[in-house]
Amino acid sequence: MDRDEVTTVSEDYTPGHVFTNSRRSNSLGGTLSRPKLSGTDTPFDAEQTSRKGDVKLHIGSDDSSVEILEPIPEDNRLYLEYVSVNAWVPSVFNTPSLLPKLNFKRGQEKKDEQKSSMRQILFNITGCCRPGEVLALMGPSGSGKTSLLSVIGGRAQKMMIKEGEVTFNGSKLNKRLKRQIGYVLQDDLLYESLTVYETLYYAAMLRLPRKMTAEQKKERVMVVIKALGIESCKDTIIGGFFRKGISGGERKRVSIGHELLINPSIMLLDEPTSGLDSTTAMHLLSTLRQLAVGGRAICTTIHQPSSRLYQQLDKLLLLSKGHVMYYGRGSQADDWFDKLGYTLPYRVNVADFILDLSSADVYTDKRDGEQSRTFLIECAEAYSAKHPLDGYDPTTASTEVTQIRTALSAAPNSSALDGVPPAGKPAQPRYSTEQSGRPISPFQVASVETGTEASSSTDGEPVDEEVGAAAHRTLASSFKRRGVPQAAGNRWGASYPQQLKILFVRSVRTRRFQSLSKQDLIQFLVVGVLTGLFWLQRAGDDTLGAAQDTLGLLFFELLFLSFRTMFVALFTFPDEFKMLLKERASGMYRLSAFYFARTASDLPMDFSIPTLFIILVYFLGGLRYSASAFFANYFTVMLVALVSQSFGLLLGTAVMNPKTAQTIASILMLTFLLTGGYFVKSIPVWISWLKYLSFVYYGWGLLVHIEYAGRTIYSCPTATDSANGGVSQVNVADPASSPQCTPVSNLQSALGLGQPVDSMKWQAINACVLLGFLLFFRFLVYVMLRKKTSRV
Ligand SMILES: Nc1ncnc2c1ncn2[C@@H]1O[C@H](COP(=O)(O)OP(=O)(O)OP(=O)(O)O)[C@@H](O)[C@H]1O
Repeated sequence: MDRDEVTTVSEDYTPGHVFTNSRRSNSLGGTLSRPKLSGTDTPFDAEQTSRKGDVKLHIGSDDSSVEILEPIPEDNRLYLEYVSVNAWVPSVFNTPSLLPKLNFKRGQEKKDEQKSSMRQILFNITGCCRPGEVLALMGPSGSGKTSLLSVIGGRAQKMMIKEGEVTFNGSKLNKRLKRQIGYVLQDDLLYESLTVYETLYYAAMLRLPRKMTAEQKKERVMVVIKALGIESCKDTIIGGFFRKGISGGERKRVSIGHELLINPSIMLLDEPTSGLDSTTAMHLLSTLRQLAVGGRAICTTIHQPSSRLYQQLDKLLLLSKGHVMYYGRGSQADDWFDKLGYTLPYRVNVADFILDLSSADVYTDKRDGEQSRTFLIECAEAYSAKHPLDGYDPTTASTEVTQIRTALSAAPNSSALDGVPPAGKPAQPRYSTEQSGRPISPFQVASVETGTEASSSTDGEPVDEEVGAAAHRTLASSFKRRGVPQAAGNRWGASYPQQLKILFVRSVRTRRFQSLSKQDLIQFLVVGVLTGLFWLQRAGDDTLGAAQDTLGLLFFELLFLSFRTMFVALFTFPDEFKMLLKERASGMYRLSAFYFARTASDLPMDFSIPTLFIILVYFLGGLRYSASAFFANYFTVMLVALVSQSFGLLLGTAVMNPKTAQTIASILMLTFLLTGGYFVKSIPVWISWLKYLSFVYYGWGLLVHIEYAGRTIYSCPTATDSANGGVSQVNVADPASSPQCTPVSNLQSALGLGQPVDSMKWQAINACVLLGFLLFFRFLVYVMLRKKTSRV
């Protein structure tokens, strides 16, 4: 028996509990108003005690006034309403085709055609979440909780077709509104190499309003860290698959903290408690409750709540295969099902029971699991048709529910099997649904004791059922009249230069384990030394044979760096794309700021160790011994590497799949390499234009110019000629002094080059084309990124 079960049993059924109404003020500017109903109503900070002799037990924290964040001002509160939400996803997996499918139909016609081949996953879902409320979306796996939350938060997948209306204070979701929403994804998207504090610090610097000072922003970070109980790991890295960091539960809390920082008016959370032990989950839910008390609307999906956790929820939307099975106060769910003939059995956690119902795992002697599920959904739909937003209210709707039950039991779908035990099922139901002799459920105890149900309130703003449907409508229309609060100040938390600076520093830190890594250093040193030794001082000779060899050295120097930077760049944006989407959806920064900062942060890393390689190759190979030649060679190689990197970024961004991008990159790079001028001297005319697309062609042209412009190269007899006794030995170090050597008059044709070596015009063209390539590719990358993130 786990702790929850112990708690449930002892709290619910131990006689002698004292039930009181408590109303405590807290430091959030609101009041924690929880009329205590019974031993079951156990907020984490409840002063619930049981005595056995001298032992006094307190369940949960004893601090009821935890300061979290300042309450949301009345005018800034948001009322969420979602009406008739339907959604479809592809029913079969379609292999991505190379050619786009042409469909000339437009608008609704196109949508209808697409829908016919898709699977509906959400069916006509309607409800609302008021400030001060915690609305839980519950249901078995695959019931559509995440999909519904993503539609509400405007983060639905591109491939999903959705219908219905989601409004906040009566207005549709827009970019400005999105910034006021805290959205916690199911998968925690965090930078693995940052510490917990750094993660929240950079987010605070980017997201919090400019009017706050840096000190205040840091303070906010610490407040959130404390509220979420992650002080002990604040300097630990987030970690990932290869490097262990904080635990899964701590990760979840950091993700929540990331959203809490902005003190959002509304929070949407996808499985915030998954992976947490029940006590931690309980604390987290209590924190969310406190946030709700401060005037926020909290909408969260929840998988398998413990009984204590369940009681922290105000409203519940129970989903079953995309259909609503129950909508109303969590504390009245058992009453609803009870009225429909599905009574909560003795000693069963209500959350478990309703999840079993929605999984079609409860059958009676009249209906099997699936029939029970269908019947309950039909009842919920019938009720919702009359009370779409109010949810179940036993004070006014008891007789209505009974009528629905009777009507639907008589309907052919549901009632045909009434009285007939389902085939293949034991006559004995899994749960007892007998009313007689059943101990009174916790919630019924509440009704008996207090004549009311659990409720919470915003600052003096009642949200419980006593306001009734009419009061709810008044409240809803008052929010709608008020409209969406206008965010004061600037659209972006940080100014543009600040965004650049913060993103640059963050980007460098996120790669703290990659940059200047030992492997990179060793790779460049080994390849540099080997290359230098293979061509040892060969370039220093002024003979034609040495010049031909040196062309190979220059080509290799160029290629090694270009290939490397390009293949690294292929991964840059695909790796960060999800994070980019998430942060852009939260309006953290401008895309251009991210783009410039991210690519600039690559430069120190990509060009520090390669410099070592160039120095080694240059001096070991004996290339032209002058400062101007060295720096010209260095900047040319770096320029080509930058072009190559931009090309890699472009491919990676366009494809967003590193594997596909690698395949395309290999083909293109091989083409560029072969047309670069070194390997194939005379390309057939009809295909020779390809070389003009090759940045290697222009880069290599420049390097050859730097090395040989104005230099006299001699054609001397080869070593083979000498061995045959045709000529005497040649002094290769000084061929000018050897009578057998003659100066080469046309180096271009002697070396089989595509460009004249001494032509300044050609060198200017090479440099300009490379710069043009660089700017063009970088611009395209930005356009591509903007396009890919345009749905944000
Ligand atoms: N892109 C997609 N392609 C095909 N089916 C999808 C897609 N996205 C969601 N679905 C389907 O939609 C249904 C609802 O999925 P959803 O993730 O919303 O469920 P869930 O209740 O959140 O589940 P869990 O609790 O396991 O996260 C599932 O049957 C799922 O397979």
